Amino acid sequence: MVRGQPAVELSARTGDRLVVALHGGHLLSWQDADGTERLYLSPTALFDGRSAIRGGVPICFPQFNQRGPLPKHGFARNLPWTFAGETAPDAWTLRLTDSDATRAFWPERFGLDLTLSVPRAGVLRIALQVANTGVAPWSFTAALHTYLRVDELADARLLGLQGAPCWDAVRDARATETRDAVGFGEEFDSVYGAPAQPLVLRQPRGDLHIASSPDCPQTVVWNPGPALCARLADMPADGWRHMLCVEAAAIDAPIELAPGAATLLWQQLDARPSSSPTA
Ligand SMILES: O=P(O)(O)OC[C@H]1O[C@H](O)[C@H](O)[C@@H](O)[C@@H]1O
Repeated sequence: MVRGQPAVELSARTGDRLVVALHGGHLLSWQDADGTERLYLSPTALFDGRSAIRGGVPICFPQFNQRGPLPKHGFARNLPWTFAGETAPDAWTLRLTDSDATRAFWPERFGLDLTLSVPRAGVLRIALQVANTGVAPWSFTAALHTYLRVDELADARLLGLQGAPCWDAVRDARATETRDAVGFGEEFDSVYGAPAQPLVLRQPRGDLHIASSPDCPQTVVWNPGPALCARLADMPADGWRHMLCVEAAAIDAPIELAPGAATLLWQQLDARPSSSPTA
C-alpha cells in the first residue's frame, strides 16, 4: 500500500526498484541501484482512489488533455488496473480492459497492457500496448505523461529539440524550436514533433536520455511554473522546481485501430552519470 492505495513494489535484478499503484496503473517511483529517485511524485498528491495522482507516470488514454468529449486526459488514470505479474524477466505488466466503468465514458472494447521493464541497470522502459478487442474500428489519443524528477529546475536543460516543430500552448503559437538547450522557469506547455534522436535531460548530477516509439510522434513538455503551480491544490508551492514532464504522446493525429489490431507506445529512460566530474 502507498498512502492507503494498493501498490506493488518491483525489484529488478539490476537493483532498480519500481513502485506502481493499481489506481491508474500509475508508476510512482523508479529508484536506480544507488537509491537515486528518477521520478517526481508530489508530496501532496491525492490518493483517494478516484483522482489522478500528481506525479509519476499517469497514463492518458483514450484522450489527451481536453481534445475531445471525455474527461481531461481520458479515464485510464482514474480507474483501478490489475497486476498481471512478472511477464518476462525484470518486466511486469498491469492491465486495464473495458468494463461498465469505462463504457460509461466510451463505448469501445479495448485492452491496455502497461509493461514496465528494466533492460539494464539505470534503464526503464514504459510500454503501453493498446489493443482493439471489439468488432468495430476506433481511434484514440494517448500519452505517457512522465514526471521526471529534477534537483533544481534552474540548473536543468532539455537537449535535442532544436529544429522540431512546436505548438506553444501557453501562447497558442506555432514555431520551430531554435534553441539547442531549452531552459525553464515560467509556465511551459509545448507539443513538439518528436525528434528521431533521444532527448537528453541534462542536470549537474548527470544526463537522462529519453527515447520514444514511432507511434508517439509528439513529445509534450510541461512545467506549470510558479504561478500555475500555486493554483494546483495537489502540488506544493515549490513543486514546479523539482519536476519536468516529458511525455511520449500520440495526439495530433488519432491512432485508428481495426478490430483485433494493437499498437505499442513506449518511452525509454536511460540514466547516465555526469560526464563532467566537477559538475
Ligand atoms: O493537471 P493535469 O490534468 O494532470 O494536466 C497536466 C498537464 O498535462 C499536459 O502536460 C498538458 O499539456 C498540460 O496542458 C496539462 O496542464
